[in-house]
Amino acid sequence: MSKIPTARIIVLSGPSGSGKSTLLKRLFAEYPDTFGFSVSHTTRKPRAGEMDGKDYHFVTKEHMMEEVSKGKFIESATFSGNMYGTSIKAVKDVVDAGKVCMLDIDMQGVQLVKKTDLNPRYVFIQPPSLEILEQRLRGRGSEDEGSIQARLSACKAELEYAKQPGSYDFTIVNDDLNRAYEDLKVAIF
Ligand SMILES: Nc1ncnc2c1ncn2[C@@H]1O[C@H](COP(=O)(O)OP(=O)(O)OP(=O)(O)O)[C@@H](O)[C@H]1O
Repeated sequence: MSKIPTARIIVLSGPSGSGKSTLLKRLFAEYPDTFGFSVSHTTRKPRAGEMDGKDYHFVTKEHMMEEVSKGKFIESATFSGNMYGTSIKAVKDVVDAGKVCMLDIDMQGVQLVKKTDLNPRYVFIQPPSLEILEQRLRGRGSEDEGSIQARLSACKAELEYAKQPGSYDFTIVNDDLNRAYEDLKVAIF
């Protein structure tokens, strides 16, 4: 069944391990044609088979730094010497193509989006508790000890921010996955 979301841009945020990817996977499986992701910019060289404008917008460091300084990016970061980021235009392009743009970003990203004219719906995915979050991060098996501790400590700041009035339009506690998924659909549609 096709359904039209009530917002054109949806920001999904929440601590690492709270279940954003798990919920998004379900949503895309159920509604394969509704949502799109923005194409990020990067200053790294394209790998074999990667297409400019599809996998990434491949740009020079000079160009990207200039665009970032002009406020044209929602978020940007440097990983192993290369810049990566999401431009405001890349998000608008998804909407212009008739899709709902889904942004999976952290708390800093949320604060930056609020400074733009994108006017998305903000949804926070909250873990049931720090203990359960820790269990899930360990269960995922993707992180070493240092990375787990860093994520747990970042989670505290994320929870504090989410408690502030006006930070998010919806908060979904991801305890039971099926219920959380139903709540997500209520938040979006
Ligand atoms: N409701 C749930 N009950 C039990 N396990 C869950 C639930 N939701 C997610 N998980 C599990 O918790 C782990 C973390 O979930 P997921 O990878 O979706 O988090 P994330 O928010 O996308 O994290 P990151 O920001 O690091 O990408 C995964 O192993 C996932 O299978």
